[in-house]
Amino acid sequence: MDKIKFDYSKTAGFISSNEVLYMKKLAEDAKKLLVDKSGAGNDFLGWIDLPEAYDKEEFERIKKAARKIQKDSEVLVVIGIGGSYLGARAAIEFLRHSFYNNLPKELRRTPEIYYAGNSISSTYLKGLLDVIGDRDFSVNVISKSGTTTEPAIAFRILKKRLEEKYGRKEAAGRIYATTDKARGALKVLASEEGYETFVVPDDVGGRFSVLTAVGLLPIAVSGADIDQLMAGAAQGRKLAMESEFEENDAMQYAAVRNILHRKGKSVEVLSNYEPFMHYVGEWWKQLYGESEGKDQKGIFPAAVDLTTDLHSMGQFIQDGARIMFETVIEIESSREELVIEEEKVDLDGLNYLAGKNMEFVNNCALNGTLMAHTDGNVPNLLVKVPQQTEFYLGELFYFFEFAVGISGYILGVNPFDQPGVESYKKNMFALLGKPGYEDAREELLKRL
Ligand SMILES: O=P(O)(O)OC[C@H]1O[C@](O)(CO)[C@@H](O)[C@@H]1O
Repeated sequence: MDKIKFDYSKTAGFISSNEVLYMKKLAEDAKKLLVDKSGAGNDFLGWIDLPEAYDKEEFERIKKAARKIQKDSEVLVVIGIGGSYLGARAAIEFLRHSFYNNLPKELRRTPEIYYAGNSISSTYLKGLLDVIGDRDFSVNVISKSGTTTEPAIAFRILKKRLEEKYGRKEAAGRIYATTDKARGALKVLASEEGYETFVVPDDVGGRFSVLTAVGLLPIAVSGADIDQLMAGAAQGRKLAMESEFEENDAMQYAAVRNILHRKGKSVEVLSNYEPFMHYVGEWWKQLYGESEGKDQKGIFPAAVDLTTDLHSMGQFIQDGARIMFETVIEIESSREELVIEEEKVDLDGLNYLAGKNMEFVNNCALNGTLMAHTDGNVPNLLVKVPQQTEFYLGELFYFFEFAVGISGYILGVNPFDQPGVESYKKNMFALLGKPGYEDAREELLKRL
């Protein structure tokens, strides 16, 4: 079996082998903290063993629920935000058809899947209700805390629509709640109404939860193979846990990005050359942003879709402030092939590509850009993904999770908390007039 590979050979002009040797020691120390569970945030390390030690009974229940939803629903609405949203969407967009929701039913055979509760836009939610129309639908509401405002509002509205359409009892059979096993408003409501529930384990934070029911139920509904996803993650875990630094791609990635950070690179741009990777970039941004951006420290994670963004952000990456390095994700072999054909009259001047497939062109764009950006003083790192499959996506998820644990410890932060996200919530609650926030409200109103 092939594997995810990290390649930093193109950074030769930016970092030396001595620096890697020095950082190797720090990466090894960080790995020890992670694996011994003796570092900051060690009560949130359940994700480390998940690919092997997941709840097998729940896993079967997830598959059963997915089959029921596939049978009785034309639409599934997945309600959640942040880590309770991005992993599922990243996986479904990576694994399924690029136009999944628009495919004719007989080609897709699984429900259309839409997302809600990831903004507070009434325009978006009203639009979604229009799309559902009077078709049969189910809802998977996902919230670890059970109290996050965005998904709670969306759930209230969609629950009402379900209850109007099916009555309270049948509606309850179409609601699947993924939440804490014992606490929180959603858990209480689910117990009262009799919803089927799935668990976000206590020791797995939202952004590390894609391989729990949080990601697995929507991914299974889409028809993707969750056994293969877990098998790939298990390969990622074995390689990350057992290999020495020289063979350990996740450790090397963590080490190299910290070397570059210490040389003044404060932004990491994750680049992809496939539209199906867009939400993997969004998932990665939360994973790295929430894990490392604290205590006035961290590398700012940004993501671009190429070649699309070469025609917008490309100028800045090539030529703007030299504050960044780039991590390019390369899919080594494309799932689909389209050959460029010869035309009698070569008006667009493309006949020199006749007989070549688009993957070849995309690959030349990737390599050409990589060298141009390197020449423009942007160090380029490569993460190579063998194929667009469940197995390698599972491995990629684990690779990035393990690397951020090590990287955060090298940086000297707790990679497993997110104290900063509370500030906007406090202000919003005060402005909304939530009971208990009266003093803060007075202060804020003066400043408006
Ligand atoms: O699953 P919950 O508790 O609704 O939280 C969703 C997201 O909100 C955050 O807590 C940030 O507000 C993220 O860390 C998390 O992924």
